[in-house]
Amino acid sequence: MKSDKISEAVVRRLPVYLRYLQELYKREVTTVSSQELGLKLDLNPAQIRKDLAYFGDFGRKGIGYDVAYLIDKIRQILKIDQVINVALVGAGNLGQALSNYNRYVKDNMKIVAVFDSYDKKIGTMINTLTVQPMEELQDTVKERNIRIGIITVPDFEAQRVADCMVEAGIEAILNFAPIIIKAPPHIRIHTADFTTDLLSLAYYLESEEGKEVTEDE
Ligand SMILES: NC(=O)c1ccc[n+]([C@@H]2O[C@H](COP(=O)([O-])OP(=O)(O)OC[C@H]3O[C@@H](n4cnc5c(N)ncnc54)[C@H](O)[C@@H]3O)[C@@H](O)[C@H]2O)c1
Repeated sequence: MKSDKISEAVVRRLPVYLRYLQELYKREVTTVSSQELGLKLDLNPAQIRKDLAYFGDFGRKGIGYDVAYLIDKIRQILKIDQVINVALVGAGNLGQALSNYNRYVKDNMKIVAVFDSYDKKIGTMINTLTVQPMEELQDTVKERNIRIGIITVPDFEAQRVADCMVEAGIEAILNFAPIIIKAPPHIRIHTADFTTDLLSLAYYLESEEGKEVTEDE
């Protein structure tokens, strides 16, 4: 690998490559070209070659990339060749849906603990996980070597939860609450926001005036 510092754009594209490569692997496809990857993922093949060449010479001219090898390499680069335990805080609508989904396991990432502050939620089960009180966060993070935290609490509680996560030793946070979380610089924070995606999508809708009205309307 040329450097430990990879641009964020590349880091964000790698999981996209990985997902498609895993699909190919399942279909027993053994090689893939950058053209095919580009077509399928709506990316420029030259960009893909550049992204992947950054980590070494994986492709072979005229043959393309070895799917299984590339999967292994990307998993290594993303550090998901090892198991990474995840904790989720906020066992509400979204938290339960994410915990139930928990298919990240095939990528070696798994929600292994769920926490909530509401006493009626504590002790209830989500799939195989028992919702734990916040007081147990610190010890559980240490005992289970949890490195990533997911926040699915209301916005006004999110910063407090993030602080608890940082104090417990969590290294990276995926925040679903619609606020900007502050944390020390060594803590990586990604914010997932489907509502802003939805809002910006509205811009692309045809305006009501421009829409053709049919006879029955
Ligand atoms: N990013 C997205 O795409 C997206 C989509 C939907 C919801 N959200 C956000 O996700 C969050 C959760 O939404 P929801 O609909 O699941 O809410 P919810 O009210 O159903 O669940 C929130 C849960 O957090 C718990 N909680 C509150 N304060 C806590 C604290 N200090 N410590 C631990 N647990 C605490 C509550 O007891 C509850 O179980 C909200 O901030 C919402 O805006 C984001």
